Amino acid sequence: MRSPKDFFAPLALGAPAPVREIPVTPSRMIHFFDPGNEKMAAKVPDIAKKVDVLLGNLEDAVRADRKEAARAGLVAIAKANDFGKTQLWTRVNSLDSPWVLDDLITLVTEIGDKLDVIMVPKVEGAQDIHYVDRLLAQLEARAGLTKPLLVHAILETASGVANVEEIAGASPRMQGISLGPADLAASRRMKTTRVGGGHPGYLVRTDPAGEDLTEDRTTYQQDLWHYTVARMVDACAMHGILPYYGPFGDIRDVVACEDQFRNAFLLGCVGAWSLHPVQIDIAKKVFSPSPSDVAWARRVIAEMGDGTGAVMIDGKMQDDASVKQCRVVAELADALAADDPELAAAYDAATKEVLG
Ligand SMILES: CC(C)(COP(=O)(O)OP(=O)(O)OC[C@H]1O[C@@H](n2cnc3c(N)ncnc32)[C@H](O)[C@@H]1OP(=O)(O)O)[C@@H](O)C(=O)NCCC(=O)NCCSC(=O)C[C@H](O)C(=O)O
Ligand SMILES: [Mg+2]
Repeated sequence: MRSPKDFFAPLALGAPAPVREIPVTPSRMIHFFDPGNEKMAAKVPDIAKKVDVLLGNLEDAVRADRKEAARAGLVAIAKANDFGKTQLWTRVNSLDSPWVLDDLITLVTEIGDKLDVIMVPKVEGAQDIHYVDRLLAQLEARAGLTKPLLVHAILETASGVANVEEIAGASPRMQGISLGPADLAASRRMKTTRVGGGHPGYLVRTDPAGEDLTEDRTTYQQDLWHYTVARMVDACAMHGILPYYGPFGDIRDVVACEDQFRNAFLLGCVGAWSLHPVQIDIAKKVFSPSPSDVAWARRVIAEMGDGTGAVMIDGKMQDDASVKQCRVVAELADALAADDPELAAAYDAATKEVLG
């Protein structure tokens, strides 16, 4: 563990100084594509216009015999395109795999100036981040990079969850953490075979009305991921980094996907992964606050003046704490609206209705 005094010192001579604040730019959807898949790669320039983050995936979902093609494809795509404000991320192979060293060496050397964030899968503890941190510093120094690459960890092992707080604070490069529900389920020996989402067997049942325990009783499906997402959000908030829900594998079930994304949004996540083009608009809708919520937040802020004391608005008590909640929503809305005239107009129209 680095001492607090040298936490922000570069880890190699000539490496760029680590950032002091994680840049908070929109990242409602991290769109996964396989850079070695020609059909998908051909769609990337168009998809880049619709997403906040494009992620060239080199790990799971890329066949072992296509790993080199995926890596080379990402280098070619990054060199041939300027994605403007859309961030370019990659997910490298896991640290125990035969591919990760070449992934990091090639990507940092060839396109380190084009990449924003490196997603590291199956992180077990701070030691994994420390390894990547030092290696990135050496590679950045050798490549003459002036902007440090950021690191994003996937929370998808039982030991990763147990160590999530130390992972979140392991390096100034830490940008955020995503839930990886499929690997996490396997690591924990959970008995769901779904990639994220709920399970009809995970439920609570209402009490019987009388003595008959066999009568029909209402059941409520519960969220398998609630504990992990909430714990991840706390770890991220504590260290000033960003939490994300990960994949929702049932591509056809756009309704349940929206529900899962919204649960994560309400608990504090800033985005989720889109695995297929159909999930891009779902993430955009869910992770942008609704115009009515934004209008309400702006109204509370306006009526609370200097933000202290207590007032009643439409029968609801507002005070110093609730104005802070409203600022979270209003500041997110302002940040998203700055780059999206349609969203800005929707927020302003709803605000005009309540504030006049
Ligand atoms: C899930 C898919 C395999 C589905 O692909 P496909 O069967 O081709 O779907 P469609 O026929 O509906 O596709 C229509 C067209 O759109 C293109 N396409 C599909 N997906 C993408 C994409 N992500 N980006 C760009 N373009 C896409 C198809 O090529 C079709 O094109 P055309 O024929 O020209 O019309 C596929 O969507 C896919 O592979 N998605 C990514 C999967 C992935 O990245 N998985 C890894 C992340 S999840 C994970 O790793 C688990 C996690 O770590 C954990 O542990 O929880
Ligand atoms: Mg995984």
